[in-house]
Amino acid sequence: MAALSPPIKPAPLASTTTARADHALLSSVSYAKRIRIPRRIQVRAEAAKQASIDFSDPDWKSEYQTDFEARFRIPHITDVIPDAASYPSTFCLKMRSPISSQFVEGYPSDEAWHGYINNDDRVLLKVIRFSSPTSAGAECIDPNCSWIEQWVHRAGPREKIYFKPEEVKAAIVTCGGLCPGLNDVIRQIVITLEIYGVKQIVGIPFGYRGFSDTNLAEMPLSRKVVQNIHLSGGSLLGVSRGGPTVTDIVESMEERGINMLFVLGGNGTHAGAHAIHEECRKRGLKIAVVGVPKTIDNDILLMDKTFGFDTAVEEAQRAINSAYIEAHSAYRGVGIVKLMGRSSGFIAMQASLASGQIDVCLIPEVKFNLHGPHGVLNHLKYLLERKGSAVLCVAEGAGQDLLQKTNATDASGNIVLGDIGVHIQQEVKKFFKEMEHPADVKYIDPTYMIRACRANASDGILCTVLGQNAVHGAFGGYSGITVGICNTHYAYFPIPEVIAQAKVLDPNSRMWHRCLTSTGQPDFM
Ligand SMILES: Nc1ncnc2c1ncn2[C@@H]1O[C@H](COP(=O)(O)OP(=O)(O)OP(=O)(O)O)[C@@H](O)[C@H]1O
Ligand SMILES: O=P(O)(O)OC[C@H]1O[C@](O)(CO)[C@@H](O)[C@@H]1O
Ligand SMILES: [Mg+2]
Repeated sequence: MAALSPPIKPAPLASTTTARADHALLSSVSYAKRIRIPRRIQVRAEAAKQASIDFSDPDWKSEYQTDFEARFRIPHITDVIPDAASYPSTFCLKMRSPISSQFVEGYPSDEAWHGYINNDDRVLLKVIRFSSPTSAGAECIDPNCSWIEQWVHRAGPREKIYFKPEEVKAAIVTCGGLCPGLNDVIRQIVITLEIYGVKQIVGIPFGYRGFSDTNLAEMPLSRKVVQNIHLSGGSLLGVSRGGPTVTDIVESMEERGINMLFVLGGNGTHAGAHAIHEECRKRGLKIAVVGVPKTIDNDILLMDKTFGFDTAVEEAQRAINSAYIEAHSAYRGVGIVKLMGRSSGFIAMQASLASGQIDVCLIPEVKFNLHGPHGVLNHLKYLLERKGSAVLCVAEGAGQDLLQKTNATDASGNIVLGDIGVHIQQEVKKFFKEMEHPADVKYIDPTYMIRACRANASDGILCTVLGQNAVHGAFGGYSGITVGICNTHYAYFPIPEVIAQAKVLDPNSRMWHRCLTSTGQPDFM
Protein backbone atom coordinates (compact mmCIF):
# COMPACT_ATOMS: atom_id res chain seq x y z
CA MET A 1 0.00 0.00 0.00
CA ALA A 2 1.22 3.47 -0.87
CA ALA A 3 2.28 5.90 1.86
CA LEU A 4 -0.65 7.42 3.70
CA SER A 5 -1.33 11.11 3.54
CA PRO A 6 -3.43 13.70 5.41
CA PRO A 7 -7.12 14.27 4.59
CA ILE A 8 -7.93 15.43 1.09
CA LYS A 9 -10.74 17.62 -0.03
CA PRO A 10 -13.08 16.09 -2.58
CA ALA A 11 -12.89 17.62 -6.05
CA PRO A 12 -15.17 20.68 -6.07
CA LEU A 13 -18.18 20.44 -8.37
CA ALA A 14 -18.66 23.79 -10.06
CA SER A 15 -15.93 25.33 -12.18
CA THR A 16 -15.94 28.61 -10.24
CA THR A 17 -15.39 26.62 -7.06
CA THR A 18 -12.50 24.80 -8.72
CA ALA A 19 -10.80 28.08 -9.48
CA ARG A 20 -11.27 29.13 -5.88
CA ALA A 21 -9.95 25.86 -4.49
CA ASP A 22 -6.92 25.96 -6.81
CA HIS A 23 -6.20 29.47 -5.67
CA ALA A 24 -6.37 28.40 -2.02
CA LEU A 25 -4.00 25.55 -2.75
CA LEU A 26 -1.60 27.79 -4.60
CA SER A 27 -1.50 30.31 -1.80
CA SER A 28 -0.69 27.52 0.68
CA VAL A 29 2.17 26.23 -1.42
CA SER A 30 3.71 29.63 -2.06
CA TYR A 31 3.34 30.33 1.66
CA ALA A 32 5.37 27.21 2.43
CA LYS A 33 8.13 28.46 0.12
CA ARG A 34 8.03 31.91 1.65
CA ILE A 35 8.59 30.87 5.24
CA ARG A 36 11.21 28.27 4.38
CA ILE A 37 9.23 25.31 5.69
CA PRO A 38 11.45 22.22 5.60
CA ARG A 39 11.12 20.16 2.43
CA ARG A 40 9.93 17.12 4.43
CA ILE A 41 6.89 19.08 5.59
CA GLN A 42 6.16 20.51 2.17
CA VAL A 43 6.26 16.98 0.79
CA ARG A 44 3.55 15.96 3.23
CA ALA A 45 1.32 18.77 1.97
CA GLU A 46 2.05 17.70 -1.60
CA ALA A 47 1.13 14.14 -0.67
CA ALA A 48 -2.28 15.33 0.44
CA LYS A 49 -2.92 16.60 -3.05
CA GLN A 50 -1.91 13.39 -4.72
CA ALA A 51 -4.20 11.30 -2.53
CA SER A 52 -2.12 8.19 -2.76
CA ILE A 53 -4.14 5.94 -0.45
CA ASP A 54 -5.27 2.65 -1.90
CA PHE A 55 -8.91 2.60 -0.76
CA SER A 56 -9.44 -0.93 -2.09
CA ASP A 57 -7.09 -2.18 0.64
CA PRO A 58 -9.37 -3.44 3.45
CA ASP A 59 -6.85 -2.23 6.04
CA TRP A 60 -6.52 1.31 4.77
CA LYS A 61 -8.53 2.84 7.64
CA SER A 62 -6.57 1.25 10.45
CA GLU A 63 -3.33 2.09 8.65
CA TYR A 64 -4.48 5.66 8.24
CA GLN A 65 -5.21 5.85 11.95
CA THR A 66 -1.85 4.35 12.88
CA ASP A 67 -0.15 6.85 10.61
CA PHE A 68 -2.21 9.70 12.12
CA GLU A 69 -1.31 8.64 15.68
CA ALA A 70 2.38 8.62 14.71
CA ARG A 71 2.19 12.03 13.03
CA PHE A 72 0.46 13.60 16.04
CA ARG A 73 2.64 11.95 18.65
CA ILE A 74 4.17 14.76 20.71
CA PRO A 75 7.96 14.63 21.11
CA HIS A 76 9.22 13.99 24.63
CA ILE A 77 12.63 14.55 26.16
CA THR A 78 12.89 10.81 26.91
CA ASP A 79 13.09 10.29 23.11
CA VAL A 80 16.67 11.58 23.28
CA ILE A 81 17.42 11.12 26.98
CA PRO A 82 15.75 7.76 27.75
CA ASP A 83 16.88 7.75 31.36
CA ALA A 84 15.67 11.30 32.12
CA ALA A 85 14.29 11.20 35.68
CA SER A 86 10.72 12.14 36.51
CA TYR A 87 9.44 13.61 39.78
CA PRO A 88 6.03 14.05 41.43
CA SER A 89 4.53 17.28 40.16
CA THR A 90 5.00 20.40 42.24
CA PHE A 91 1.84 21.77 40.62
CA CYS A 92 -1.10 21.10 42.87
CA LEU A 93 -3.82 23.58 43.71
CA LYS A 94 -4.41 22.21 47.19
CA MET A 95 -2.06 24.74 48.71
CA ARG A 96 -3.42 27.53 50.90
CA SER A 97 -0.65 30.09 51.00
CA PRO A 98 1.95 30.32 48.25
CA ILE A 99 4.14 32.56 50.44
CA SER A 100 4.63 29.95 53.12
CA SER A 101 8.03 28.29 53.33
CA GLN A 102 6.29 25.12 52.29
CA PHE A 103 6.08 26.56 48.76
CA VAL A 104 9.85 26.53 48.38
CA GLU A 105 9.87 22.77 48.78
CA GLY A 106 7.00 22.30 46.36
CA TYR A 107 3.51 21.18 47.22
CA PRO A 108 2.83 18.12 49.35
CA SER A 109 2.17 15.38 46.86
CA ASP A 110 1.21 12.67 49.30
CA GLU A 111 -2.50 13.46 49.02
CA ALA A 112 -4.62 12.36 46.06
CA TRP A 113 -5.51 15.24 43.74
CA HIS A 114 -7.50 14.58 40.63
CA GLY A 115 -6.36 17.63 38.71
CA TYR A 116 -3.86 15.93 36.41
CA ILE A 117 -4.20 14.92 32.80
CA ASN A 118 -3.39 11.35 31.90
CA ASN A 119 -0.83 11.10 29.08
CA ASP A 120 -3.29 8.91 27.19
CA ASP A 121 -6.13 11.45 27.30
CA ARG A 122 -7.11 12.62 23.84
CA VAL A 123 -9.26 15.31 22.18
CA LEU A 124 -11.28 14.57 19.04
CA LEU A 125 -9.99 16.71 16.19
CA LYS A 126 -12.93 16.58 13.75
CA VAL A 127 -16.46 16.44 15.04
CA ILE A 128 -18.63 16.47 11.92
CA ARG A 129 -19.51 13.21 10.27
CA PHE A 130 -20.02 14.18 6.62
CA SER A 131 -22.22 11.72 4.77
CA SER A 132 -21.09 12.80 1.34
CA PRO A 133 -18.23 14.71 -0.29
CA THR A 134 -20.89 17.04 -1.67
CA SER A 135 -21.85 18.30 1.82
CA ALA A 136 -20.82 21.93 2.32
CA GLY A 137 -17.30 22.16 3.70
CA ALA A 138 -16.85 18.37 3.64
CA GLU A 139 -13.37 17.20 4.60
CA CYS A 140 -13.08 13.67 3.33
CA ILE A 141 -10.30 11.16 3.38
CA ASP A 142 -11.83 8.65 1.00
CA PRO A 143 -14.32 9.09 -1.85
CA ASN A 144 -17.17 7.84 0.36
CA CYS A 145 -16.29 10.32 3.07
CA SER A 146 -16.26 7.60 5.70
CA TRP A 147 -15.89 8.44 9.37
CA ILE A 148 -12.41 8.15 10.79
CA GLU A 149 -11.64 9.21 14.32
CA GLN A 150 -8.68 11.55 14.62
CA TRP A 151 -7.43 12.13 18.15
CA VAL A 152 -4.88 14.64 19.42
CA HIS A 153 -3.16 14.89 22.81
CA ARG A 154 -5.04 16.61 25.62
CA ALA A 155 -3.18 19.52 27.19
CA GLY A 156 -2.80 20.11 30.92
CA PRO A 157 -0.74 19.35 34.04
CA ARG A 158 0.89 15.93 34.32
CA GLU A 159 1.36 14.03 37.56
CA LYS A 160 5.01 13.37 36.76
CA ILE A 161 7.30 16.22 35.80
CA TYR A 162 10.70 16.02 34.12
CA PHE A 163 12.31 19.15 35.54
CA LYS A 164 13.06 20.08 39.14
CA PRO A 165 11.69 23.63 39.49
CA GLU A 166 14.84 24.83 41.29
CA GLU A 167 16.94 23.68 38.30
CA VAL A 168 14.81 25.45 35.71
CA LYS A 169 15.80 28.61 33.91
CA ALA A 170 12.80 29.52 31.75
CA ALA A 171 12.88 32.07 28.94
CA ILE A 172 10.03 33.67 27.03
CA VAL A 173 10.41 35.24 23.60
CA THR A 174 7.84 37.00 21.39
CA CYS A 175 8.52 37.20 17.62
CA GLY A 176 6.89 38.43 14.41
CA GLY A 177 4.32 41.22 14.40
CA LEU A 178 2.26 42.43 17.35
CA CYS A 179 -0.97 40.73 18.28
CA PRO A 180 -3.49 41.46 21.06
CA GLY A 181 -2.91 39.12 23.99
CA LEU A 182 0.89 38.73 23.91
CA ASN A 183 1.17 40.27 27.36
CA ASP A 184 -1.62 38.06 28.69
CA VAL A 185 0.28 34.94 27.60
CA ILE A 186 3.61 36.19 28.99
CA ARG A 187 1.90 36.98 32.28
CA GLN A 188 0.26 33.60 32.58
CA ILE A 189 3.44 31.68 31.72
CA VAL A 190 5.30 33.54 34.48
CA ILE A 191 2.54 33.03 37.03
CA THR A 192 2.25 29.30 36.26
CA LEU A 193 6.02 28.79 36.34
CA GLU A 194 6.06 30.38 39.79
CA ILE A 195 3.27 28.09 40.95
CA TYR A 196 5.50 25.14 40.00
CA GLY A 197 8.24 26.79 42.06
CA VAL A 198 10.49 28.18 39.31
CA LYS A 199 12.64 31.08 40.44
CA GLN A 200 14.64 31.92 37.32
CA ILE A 201 12.39 33.36 34.63
CA VAL A 202 13.64 35.76 31.97
CA GLY A 203 12.30 37.55 28.92
CA ILE A 204 14.40 37.64 25.74
CA PRO A 205 14.03 41.14 24.30
CA PHE A 206 12.91 41.83 20.73
CA GLY A 207 12.30 38.34 19.43
CA TYR A 208 15.02 35.90 18.36
CA ARG A 209 17.28 38.93 17.83
CA GLY A 210 17.58 39.18 21.63
CA PHE A 211 19.58 35.93 21.64
CA SER A 212 22.40 37.42 19.58
CA ASP A 213 22.40 41.18 20.15
CA THR A 214 24.75 41.75 23.07
CA ASN A 215 23.26 45.19 23.68
CA LEU A 216 19.96 43.59 24.63
CA ALA A 217 19.87 42.32 28.21
CA GLU A 218 17.59 39.54 29.46
CA MET A 219 14.62 40.86 31.41
CA PRO A 220 14.06 39.17 34.81
CA LEU A 221 10.38 38.26 35.16
CA SER A 222 8.24 37.52 38.20
CA ARG A 223 4.59 37.74 39.17
CA LYS A 224 5.30 41.24 40.48
CA VAL A 225 6.74 42.38 37.13
CA VAL A 226 3.93 40.92 35.01
CA GLN A 227 0.99 41.54 37.34
CA ASN A 228 -0.65 44.28 35.23
CA ILE A 229 0.95 43.92 31.82
CA HIS A 230 -2.22 42.47 30.26
CA LEU A 231 -3.88 45.84 30.77
CA SER A 232 -2.00 47.19 27.76
CA GLY A 233 -1.44 45.93 24.24
CA GLY A 234 1.91 45.20 22.60
CA SER A 235 4.58 42.97 24.10
CA LEU A 236 6.43 43.74 27.32
CA LEU A 237 9.44 42.05 25.72
CA GLY A 238 9.25 43.68 22.29
CA VAL A 239 9.08 41.83 18.96
CA SER A 240 11.15 41.65 15.78
CA ARG A 241 11.47 39.87 12.46
CA GLY A 242 14.66 38.24 11.14
CA GLY A 243 17.53 37.59 13.54
CA PRO A 244 20.22 35.00 14.31
CA THR A 245 20.59 31.46 13.00
CA VAL A 246 19.18 28.52 14.89
CA THR A 247 22.70 27.39 15.82
CA ASP A 248 23.43 30.80 17.33
CA ILE A 249 20.16 30.70 19.26
CA VAL A 250 20.85 27.25 20.73
CA GLU A 251 24.41 28.21 21.62
CA SER A 252 23.13 31.32 23.34
CA MET A 253 20.59 29.22 25.26
CA GLU A 254 23.32 26.86 26.41
CA GLU A 255 25.51 29.76 27.56
CA ARG A 256 22.62 31.29 29.49
CA GLY A 257 21.60 27.94 31.01
CA ILE A 258 18.08 28.12 29.60
CA ASN A 259 16.32 24.75 29.75
CA MET A 260 12.74 25.84 29.05
CA LEU A 261 11.91 28.11 26.14
CA PHE A 262 8.45 29.50 25.51
CA VAL A 263 8.08 30.89 22.02
CA LEU A 264 5.15 33.15 21.16
CA GLY A 265 4.72 33.79 17.46
CA GLY A 266 3.20 32.85 14.12
CA ASN A 267 4.17 30.32 11.49
CA GLY A 268 7.68 31.73 11.03
CA THR A 269 8.35 31.77 14.75
CA HIS A 270 7.08 28.21 15.06
CA ALA A 271 9.27 27.05 12.18
CA GLY A 272 12.12 28.59 14.19
CA ALA A 273 10.94 26.91 17.42
CA HIS A 274 10.82 23.55 15.68
CA ALA A 275 14.33 24.04 14.31
CA ILE A 276 15.57 25.02 17.80
CA HIS A 277 13.94 21.91 19.26
CA GLU A 278 15.56 19.72 16.57
CA GLU A 279 18.96 21.30 17.21
CA CYS A 280 18.59 20.69 20.97
CA ARG A 281 17.75 17.04 20.28
CA LYS A 282 20.74 16.73 17.96
CA ARG A 283 22.96 18.00 20.76
CA GLY A 284 21.26 15.71 23.34
CA LEU A 285 20.20 18.71 25.44
CA LYS A 286 17.47 18.43 28.06
CA ILE A 287 15.61 21.53 26.91
CA ALA A 288 11.85 21.92 26.45
CA VAL A 289 10.79 24.20 23.59
CA VAL A 290 7.08 25.02 23.65
CA GLY A 291 5.21 27.34 21.31
CA VAL A 292 2.06 29.39 21.76
CA PRO A 293 0.61 30.28 18.35
CA LYS A 294 0.21 34.02 17.91
CA THR A 295 -1.46 34.92 14.67
CA ILE A 296 -4.00 37.64 14.41
CA ASP A 297 -4.79 36.28 10.93
CA ASN A 298 -5.96 32.97 12.51
CA ASP A 299 -3.98 31.07 9.87
CA ILE A 300 -2.60 28.22 12.00
CA LEU A 301 -3.96 24.79 11.07
CA LEU A 302 -6.24 22.60 13.21
CA MET A 303 -7.17 25.14 15.89
CA ASP A 304 -10.60 26.66 16.49
CA LYS A 305 -8.90 30.06 16.63
CA THR A 306 -5.68 31.69 17.72
CA PHE A 307 -5.42 34.44 20.31
CA GLY A 308 -5.83 38.02 19.12
CA PHE A 309 -8.22 37.02 16.36
CA ASP A 310 -11.43 37.74 18.30
CA THR A 311 -10.06 41.09 19.42
CA ALA A 312 -9.10 41.94 15.84
CA VAL A 313 -12.61 41.13 14.61
CA GLU A 314 -14.13 43.21 17.41
CA GLU A 315 -11.80 46.15 16.83
CA ALA A 316 -12.40 46.02 13.08
CA GLN A 317 -16.05 46.84 13.84
CA ARG A 318 -15.02 50.38 14.71
CA ALA A 319 -13.32 50.87 11.36
CA ILE A 320 -16.21 49.29 9.46
CA ASN A 321 -18.77 51.34 11.33
CA SER A 322 -16.84 54.56 10.59
CA ALA A 323 -16.61 53.61 6.91
CA TYR A 324 -20.34 52.90 6.92
CA ILE A 325 -21.22 56.23 8.53
CA GLU A 326 -18.96 58.14 6.13
CA ALA A 327 -20.38 56.33 3.11
CA HIS A 328 -23.96 56.57 4.30
CA SER A 329 -23.73 60.28 5.05
CA ALA A 330 -22.06 61.19 1.76
CA TYR A 331 -23.67 61.72 -1.61
CA ARG A 332 -22.75 58.53 -3.52
CA GLY A 333 -20.45 57.42 -0.72
CA VAL A 334 -18.18 54.38 -0.94
CA GLY A 335 -16.40 53.21 2.22
CA ILE A 336 -13.39 50.90 1.89
CA VAL A 337 -11.74 49.12 4.83
CA LYS A 338 -8.58 47.06 4.51
CA LEU A 339 -8.15 44.39 7.18
CA MET A 340 -5.31 42.01 7.99
CA GLY A 341 -4.99 38.58 6.43
CA ARG A 342 -1.98 37.80 4.30
CA SER A 343 -3.08 34.40 3.09
CA SER A 344 -6.39 33.98 4.84
CA GLY A 345 -9.57 36.02 4.89
CA PHE A 346 -10.81 35.03 8.33
CA ILE A 347 -10.69 38.52 9.86
CA ALA A 348 -12.40 40.10 6.83
CA MET A 349 -15.10 37.42 6.76
CA GLN A 350 -15.85 37.46 10.49
CA ALA A 351 -15.72 41.26 10.69
CA SER A 352 -18.13 41.49 7.75
CA LEU A 353 -20.48 38.99 9.36
CA ALA A 354 -20.34 40.71 12.73
CA SER A 355 -20.94 44.22 11.39
CA GLY A 356 -23.81 43.55 9.02
CA GLN A 357 -22.67 46.74 7.27
CA ILE A 358 -20.53 45.25 4.52
CA ASP A 359 -21.78 44.96 0.93
CA VAL A 360 -18.64 43.43 -0.54
CA CYS A 361 -16.08 41.25 1.25
CA LEU A 362 -12.93 40.33 -0.68
CA ILE A 363 -10.55 37.64 0.58
CA PRO A 364 -7.31 36.05 -0.67
CA GLU A 365 -8.95 32.66 -1.18
CA VAL A 366 -11.51 33.90 -3.72
CA LYS A 367 -10.41 35.48 -6.97
CA PHE A 368 -12.28 38.50 -8.24
CA ASN A 369 -12.28 40.98 -11.11
CA LEU A 370 -12.54 44.67 -10.49
CA HIS A 371 -13.46 45.54 -14.07
CA GLY A 372 -15.88 43.99 -16.54
CA PRO A 373 -19.60 43.26 -16.43
CA HIS A 374 -19.26 40.97 -13.38
CA GLY A 375 -16.54 42.99 -11.67
CA VAL A 376 -16.61 44.64 -8.26
CA LEU A 377 -16.84 48.15 -9.77
CA ASN A 378 -20.02 47.38 -11.65
CA HIS A 379 -21.54 45.99 -8.49
CA LEU A 380 -20.63 49.17 -6.61
CA LYS A 381 -22.36 51.16 -9.37
CA TYR A 382 -25.46 49.02 -8.87
CA LEU A 383 -25.31 49.56 -5.10
CA LEU A 384 -24.99 53.34 -5.46
CA GLU A 385 -27.97 53.41 -7.79
CA ARG A 386 -29.97 51.08 -5.59
CA LYS A 387 -29.23 52.37 -2.09
CA GLY A 388 -27.03 55.43 -2.44
CA SER A 389 -23.91 54.09 -0.72
CA ALA A 390 -21.73 50.99 -0.38
CA VAL A 391 -19.13 49.59 2.00
CA LEU A 392 -16.36 47.21 0.93
CA CYS A 393 -14.02 45.24 3.13
CA VAL A 394 -10.83 43.72 1.70
CA ALA A 395 -8.23 41.44 3.28
CA GLU A 396 -4.66 42.59 2.65
CA GLY A 397 -3.75 39.43 0.73
CA ALA A 398 -6.77 39.57 -1.59
CA GLY A 399 -6.45 40.36 -5.30
CA GLN A 400 -2.65 40.23 -5.37
CA ASP A 401 -2.92 39.01 -8.98
CA LEU A 402 -4.27 42.46 -9.86
CA LEU A 403 -1.15 44.22 -8.58
CA GLN A 404 2.38 44.48 -9.85
CA LYS A 405 4.71 42.10 -7.99
CA THR A 406 7.54 43.79 -6.11
CA ASN A 407 9.52 40.67 -5.08
CA ALA A 408 10.41 42.56 -1.91
CA THR A 409 10.63 40.57 1.34
CA ASP A 410 10.76 41.58 4.99
CA ALA A 411 13.57 40.67 7.41
CA SER A 412 12.02 37.22 7.96
CA GLY A 413 11.67 36.49 4.25
CA ASN A 414 7.90 37.11 4.09
CA ILE A 415 6.79 38.56 0.77
CA VAL A 416 5.79 42.23 1.06
CA LEU A 417 2.33 42.41 -0.42
CA GLY A 418 1.07 45.05 -2.81
CA ASP A 419 -1.45 47.44 -1.24
CA ILE A 420 -4.79 46.16 -2.48
CA GLY A 421 -6.70 48.68 -0.36
CA VAL A 422 -5.07 51.68 -2.00
CA HIS A 423 -5.42 50.05 -5.42
CA ILE A 424 -9.17 49.51 -4.98
CA GLN A 425 -9.60 53.05 -3.68
CA GLN A 426 -7.87 54.45 -6.80
CA GLU A 427 -9.77 52.21 -9.19
CA VAL A 428 -13.14 53.06 -7.65
CA LYS A 429 -12.43 56.80 -7.87
CA LYS A 430 -11.26 56.49 -11.49
CA PHE A 431 -14.20 54.31 -12.52
CA PHE A 432 -16.87 56.73 -11.29
CA LYS A 433 -14.97 59.79 -12.51
CA GLU A 434 -14.74 58.31 -16.00
CA MET A 435 -18.50 57.71 -15.86
CA GLU A 436 -18.80 61.42 -15.13
CA HIS A 437 -20.73 60.59 -12.02
CA PRO A 438 -18.07 60.64 -9.26
CA ALA A 439 -18.36 58.73 -6.00
CA ASP A 440 -17.22 60.07 -2.62
CA VAL A 441 -14.63 57.44 -1.63
CA LYS A 442 -13.31 57.15 1.95
CA TYR A 443 -10.53 54.64 2.67
CA ILE A 444 -9.62 53.33 6.15
CA ASP A 445 -6.61 51.10 6.96
CA PRO A 446 -6.83 50.31 10.71
CA THR A 447 -4.13 47.56 10.71
CA TYR A 448 -1.77 48.94 13.35
CA MET A 449 -4.60 50.32 15.50
CA ILE A 450 -6.09 46.83 15.65
CA ARG A 451 -2.81 45.06 16.31
CA ALA A 452 -1.86 47.37 19.17
CA CYS A 453 -5.07 46.78 21.16
CA ARG A 454 -5.17 44.91 24.42
CA ALA A 455 -6.97 41.57 24.28
CA ASN A 456 -10.73 41.49 24.75
CA ALA A 457 -12.34 39.24 27.37
CA SER A 458 -12.59 36.13 25.23
CA ASP A 459 -8.98 36.43 24.03
CA GLY A 460 -7.91 37.17 27.61
CA ILE A 461 -9.30 33.80 28.69
CA LEU A 462 -7.80 32.00 25.69
CA CYS A 463 -4.36 33.51 26.41
CA THR A 464 -4.60 32.53 30.07
CA VAL A 465 -5.37 28.89 29.30
CA LEU A 466 -2.77 28.67 26.52
CA GLY A 467 -0.08 30.20 28.75
CA GLN A 468 -0.83 27.76 31.58
CA ASN A 469 -0.87 24.77 29.26
CA ALA A 470 2.43 25.78 27.66
CA VAL A 471 4.06 25.53 31.10
CA HIS A 472 2.33 22.21 31.88
CA GLY A 473 3.62 20.84 28.57
CA ALA A 474 7.21 21.85 29.30
CA PHE A 475 7.14 20.41 32.83
CA GLY A 476 5.55 17.24 31.44
CA GLY A 477 8.77 16.82 29.43
CA TYR A 478 7.34 17.63 26.00
CA SER A 479 9.30 19.67 23.50
CA GLY A 480 8.74 20.79 19.92
CA ILE A 481 5.05 21.18 20.68
CA THR A 482 2.54 23.96 20.53
CA VAL A 483 -0.78 24.42 22.27
CA GLY A 484 -4.16 25.25 20.82
CA ILE A 485 -7.90 25.12 21.31
CA CYS A 486 -9.61 22.34 19.45
CA ASN A 487 -13.38 21.89 19.55
CA THR A 488 -13.39 23.95 22.76
CA HIS A 489 -10.79 21.68 24.43
CA TYR A 490 -7.09 22.36 24.72
CA ALA A 491 -4.56 20.15 22.98
CA TYR A 492 -0.86 19.77 22.26
CA PHE A 493 0.28 19.44 18.65
CA PRO A 494 3.67 18.61 17.14
CA ILE A 495 4.73 21.91 15.55
CA PRO A 496 5.14 20.71 11.92
CA GLU A 497 1.49 19.62 11.80
CA VAL A 498 0.15 23.10 12.47
CA ILE A 499 2.49 25.04 10.18
CA ALA A 500 2.63 22.69 7.18
CA GLN A 501 0.80 25.43 5.31
CA ALA A 502 -1.23 28.51 6.15
CA LYS A 503 -4.78 27.70 7.20
CA VAL A 504 -6.99 29.22 4.53
CA LEU A 505 -10.68 29.81 4.36
CA ASP A 506 -12.62 27.19 2.43
CA PRO A 507 -14.78 28.99 -0.15
CA ASN A 508 -17.08 25.98 0.02
CA SER A 509 -17.54 26.27 3.78
CA ARG A 510 -20.80 27.13 5.43
CA MET A 511 -19.21 30.18 7.06
CA TRP A 512 -18.19 31.74 3.74
CA HIS A 513 -21.63 30.97 2.33
CA ARG A 514 -23.15 32.68 5.38
CA CYS A 515 -20.97 35.70 4.72
CA LEU A 516 -22.11 35.83 1.09
CA THR A 517 -25.73 35.55 2.25
CA SER A 518 -25.17 38.42 4.62
CA THR A 519 -23.44 40.77 2.17
CA GLY A 520 -25.58 39.75 -0.79
CA GLN A 521 -22.56 40.03 -3.08
CA PRO A 522 -22.40 38.11 -6.36
CA ASP A 523 -19.48 36.20 -7.85
CA PHE A 524 -17.02 38.76 -9.24
CA MET A 525 -15.65 36.60 -12.08
N1 LIG B 1 11.80 28.59 8.58
C1 LIG B 1 12.31 29.27 9.59
N2 LIG B 1 13.31 28.74 10.32
C2 LIG B 1 13.83 29.41 11.38
N3 LIG B 1 13.41 30.62 11.79
C3 LIG B 1 12.42 31.20 11.09
C4 LIG B 1 11.83 30.57 9.96
N4 LIG B 1 10.88 31.40 9.47
C5 LIG B 1 10.90 32.50 10.26
N5 LIG B 1 11.81 32.38 11.23
C6 LIG B 1 12.10 33.37 12.28
O1 LIG B 1 10.93 33.52 13.08
C7 LIG B 1 10.76 34.88 13.46
C8 LIG B 1 9.38 35.36 13.15
O2 LIG B 1 9.03 35.08 11.80
P1 LIG B 1 8.01 35.98 10.99
O3 LIG B 1 8.52 37.38 10.92
O4 LIG B 1 7.71 35.30 9.72
O5 LIG B 1 6.75 36.10 11.93
P2 LIG B 1 5.63 35.07 12.32
O6 LIG B 1 6.09 34.27 13.47
O7 LIG B 1 5.18 34.30 11.13
O8 LIG B 1 4.50 36.05 12.85
P3 LIG B 1 3.49 36.98 12.00
O9 LIG B 1 2.19 36.24 12.04
O10 LIG B 1 3.44 38.22 12.75
O11 LIG B 1 4.04 37.15 10.64
C9 LIG B 1 11.84 35.68 12.75
O12 LIG B 1 12.82 36.03 13.69
C10 LIG B 1 12.36 34.74 11.68
O13 LIG B 1 13.73 34.91 11.43
O1 LIG C 1 4.27 45.59 9.45
P1 LIG C 1 4.71 44.30 10.01
O2 LIG C 1 5.09 44.33 11.43
O3 LIG C 1 5.74 43.63 9.18
O4 LIG C 1 3.46 43.32 10.01
C1 LIG C 1 2.48 43.27 9.03
C2 LIG C 1 1.89 41.90 8.95
O5 LIG C 1 1.68 41.28 10.19
C3 LIG C 1 0.38 40.72 10.25
O6 LIG C 1 -0.40 41.54 11.08
C4 LIG C 1 0.42 39.30 10.77
O7 LIG C 1 1.00 39.26 11.98
C5 LIG C 1 -0.12 40.71 8.84
O8 LIG C 1 -1.51 40.72 8.78
C6 LIG C 1 0.59 41.89 8.25
O9 LIG C 1 0.84 41.74 6.90
MG1 LIG D 1 3.91 34.55 9.54
